[in-house]
Amino acid sequence: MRWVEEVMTPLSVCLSDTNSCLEALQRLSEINSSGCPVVDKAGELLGIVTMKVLIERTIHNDRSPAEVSCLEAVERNPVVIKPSLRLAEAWACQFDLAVVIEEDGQVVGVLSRADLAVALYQEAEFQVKELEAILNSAHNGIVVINSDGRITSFNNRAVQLFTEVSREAIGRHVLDVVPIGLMETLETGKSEYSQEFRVGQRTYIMNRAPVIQEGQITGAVGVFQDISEIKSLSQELAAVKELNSELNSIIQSSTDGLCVTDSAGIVRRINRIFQKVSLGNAQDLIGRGIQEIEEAVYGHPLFDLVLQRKQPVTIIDNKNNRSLLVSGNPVFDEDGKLLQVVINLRDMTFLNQMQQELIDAKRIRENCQELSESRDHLETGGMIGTGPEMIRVFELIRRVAKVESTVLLFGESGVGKEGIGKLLHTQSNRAEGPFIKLNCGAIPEQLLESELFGYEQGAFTGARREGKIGMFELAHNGTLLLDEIGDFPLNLQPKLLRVLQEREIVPIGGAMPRQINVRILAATHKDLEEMIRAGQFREDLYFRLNVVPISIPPLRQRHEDIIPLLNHFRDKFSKKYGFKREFSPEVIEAFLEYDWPGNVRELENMVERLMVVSAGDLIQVSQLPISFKSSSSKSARVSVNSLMPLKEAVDEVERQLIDKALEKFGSTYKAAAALGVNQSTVVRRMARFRRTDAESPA
Ligand SMILES: Nc1ncnc2c1ncn2[C@@H]1O[C@H](COP(=O)(O)OP(=O)(O)OP(=O)(O)O)[C@@H](O)[C@H]1O
Repeated sequence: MRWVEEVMTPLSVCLSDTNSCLEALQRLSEINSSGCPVVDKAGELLGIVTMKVLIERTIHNDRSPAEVSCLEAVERNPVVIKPSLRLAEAWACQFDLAVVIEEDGQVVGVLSRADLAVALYQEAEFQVKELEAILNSAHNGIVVINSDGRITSFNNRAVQLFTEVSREAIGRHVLDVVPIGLMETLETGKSEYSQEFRVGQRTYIMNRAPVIQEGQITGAVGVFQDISEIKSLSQELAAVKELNSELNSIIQSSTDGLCVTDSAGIVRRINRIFQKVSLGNAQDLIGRGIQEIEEAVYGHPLFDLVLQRKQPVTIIDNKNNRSLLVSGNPVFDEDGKLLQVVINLRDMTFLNQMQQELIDAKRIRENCQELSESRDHLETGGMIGTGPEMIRVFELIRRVAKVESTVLLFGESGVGKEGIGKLLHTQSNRAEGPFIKLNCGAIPEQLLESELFGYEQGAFTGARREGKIGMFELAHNGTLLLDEIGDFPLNLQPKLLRVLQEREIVPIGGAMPRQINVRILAATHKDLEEMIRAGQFREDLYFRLNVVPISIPPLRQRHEDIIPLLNHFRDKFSKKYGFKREFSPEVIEAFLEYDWPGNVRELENMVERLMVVSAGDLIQVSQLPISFKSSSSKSARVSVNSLMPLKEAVDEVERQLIDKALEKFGSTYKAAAALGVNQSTVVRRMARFRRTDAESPA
């Protein structure tokens, strides 16, 4: 902005009323001005003389200009302006030549309208340049149109943003250049802000405003900005924010304590669990050094260790009845520079307790199981029986044990009569008393009487001097099992009957009966009724003994017991011999198929034998005795079950025939005779089969 004093023609001296027109003309040409103020002697402004008026007066005057006073050419009341007036204000005053006078009335210069116009033009030009510079230096694109819609301004940024538009935009219609809605602004005259629009791949935001002059819309301005980057940045920011909040939720929802530090160990993030364990709140902890927190919480310089080792470090801190598992994990950038350390803290106290409780519970369960197993064992006294037959026997024993009745146990040899008898004793009220078994068949008749009843001093020649207490007395308050009762001598049977009836005995050579409190059990594998018929056993004794008959089925009738018995004896002998052996499925199958004429005793002996003689840990079918194999085959038929080379099949048939013959006749001679070959052939073949068995893989 400029002022009058900058553009006026300054005057140090004015014309005075004494000056002639000639002098005035000279002065004007000296100061190169079109006019000059005239003052009186007191310095008061009289008016103004201009070149034009001076020339006119000179031309139309007969007198010489030197004789004509300049007062004759003075224009009175000239326009007076102040030097501090703005040019635009001066322009508003109507003058061709104005006198410039200071506040104090001193004339300081003149200003012609032409000079004023030139100055104003220069000022306008400067302002245009200034505006242009401003527009071009603006970060935003600016487009200005006139009332016709033609572009009057299109700044550099606009050119950059609309690269396809050149500078030639100026003068073109805005719709041909940038369709940014300026024509609407022209029509409505309304300003609009933050309008988004897209051109190609880019997004812009724009403010539009009308240009209004003297109430008329004379144009419109659009200022716009490319927000594509901002938009993608803000989208990225939103994604980052979302990620951040997701991360926060993850960190906060972790059941472990989590703390993230920067590479200097300053806490940047921390979750509630970590805060709880650290007894602090996030505000206090964030920004603090992890070392002091570590000192207070778990007392180990974990962060420093991670820094030293540059790898995860885990420590366990057990103190104050608390167990903390803390691990520090370094996080590196692509260049291997440490960025963060993530510290994970798990309070193991509860877990350890749980684990301990679990171990305790397991131990208790195992104990209970052991207890219940040993109770079951106790209830059957180590006797195995899972099938209905044996369960019935066990139940009967349980009931009979509570009473004093005599029990007669029937069953083939080796079925477990003695074991059952003992079980009865242990379940009875006499369990604390003695259990005595006497095998009646194994003791000669003469001895049996003294064994059973005892004898007094010197009762017979050869008797011990002090006498002998018999089994009945030895079994006092307990149980006496008379095994093999079928072999009990007929002539002693009345004496036994008496004992059963009277519950007293008279030792050999004694006179006085002695009271006995013994529960009598008897066992036999013989058919006593048949013996009674044959006169070998007394019927009355039989009835006395057979108060409660209990029959124990042979093993071949209770297949379901075979595997439990096999396992029972395997465990028993494993313990006895200190090694562990298993039976192959084929052996178990053979056991199941076998008839077990010797019952449980035979099975027990077989298991012991196989376990002792077997070289490997797995007992194979090849280790079974030949007789066992042949008799265990379901059908006694000689057969070959699968396709095999003829020679092998012939060998197999030969082997089966020899086995069968040996089993049937018991000697190689008889077998050879039955098979129609020499005995030496049978022996040779047997030797060959044994070799083959030994060579075949176990
Ligand atoms: N059910 C069973 N559970 C475990 N072992 C058994 C069972 N039955 C029999 N035994 C065992 O088999 C062997 C023979 O049993 P036990 O002597 O009781 O038979 P037994 O019928 O009395 O024979 P015997 O008539 O020849 O006297 C013993 O070692 C015994 O422990």
